[in-house]
Amino acid sequence: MRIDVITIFPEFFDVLEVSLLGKARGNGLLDVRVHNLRDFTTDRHRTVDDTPYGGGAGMVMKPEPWGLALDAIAQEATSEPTFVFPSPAGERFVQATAREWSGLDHLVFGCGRYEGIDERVFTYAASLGQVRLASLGDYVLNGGEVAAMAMIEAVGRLVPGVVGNPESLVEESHEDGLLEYPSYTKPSEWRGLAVPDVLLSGHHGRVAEWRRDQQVERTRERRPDLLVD
Ligand SMILES: OB(O)c1ccc2cc[nH]c2c1
Repeated sequence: MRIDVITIFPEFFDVLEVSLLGKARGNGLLDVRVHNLRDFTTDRHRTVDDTPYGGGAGMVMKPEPWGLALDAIAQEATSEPTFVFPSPAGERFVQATAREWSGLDHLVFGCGRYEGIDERVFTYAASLGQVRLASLGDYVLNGGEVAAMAMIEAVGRLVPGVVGNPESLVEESHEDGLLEYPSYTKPSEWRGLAVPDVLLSGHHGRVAEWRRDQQVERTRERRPDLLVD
């Protein structure tokens, strides 16, 4: 999978050089390229924003640099990209979204700042590929970078080969519509707190039943919204 990121803070994504995603980049499973939007400006001040038409507080990101950046990526793309713009006005990004996107060949994340990106950029991007505006949740960040990083990690880890043991991706929160069961490791007692006996029983059927019950109980308690049809 190829992932491009367009941002005015390219250094923000240096962290993608380390850990699991860094290893996946090293072995060619992920091809991550970060682009500085200011490199697509044409003025000496490398301006990316301007005042909003219709008035209002703050600044809006100019369409011109975005158009040149999207063109540069689209021109060298080997398959139709999906353009993802993190946005508080976007669809909810959930595990199913991550699973869907992990099957794509080319994702391009466009990270907005200020009050957002000129709307015409999304229209233009739709002439180059699929466009998705996506939000992590019902809160507002200062820009798209944090959301893009989270989405890149959630998607990248599902790309076959990135996570060593694919089994570990199965029993995770949200994979089966429920929150994951509690996990324990040695010692069996720690500061007066014991591991549930069933987990020490060696009875795999009972362990599986207990874990499922825990998933349903936790989901009912913490995320009842996941239980409605
Ligand atoms: O909360 B967010 O996901 C988000 C995304 C993009 C921009 C651009 C300016 N504020 C933003 C917030």
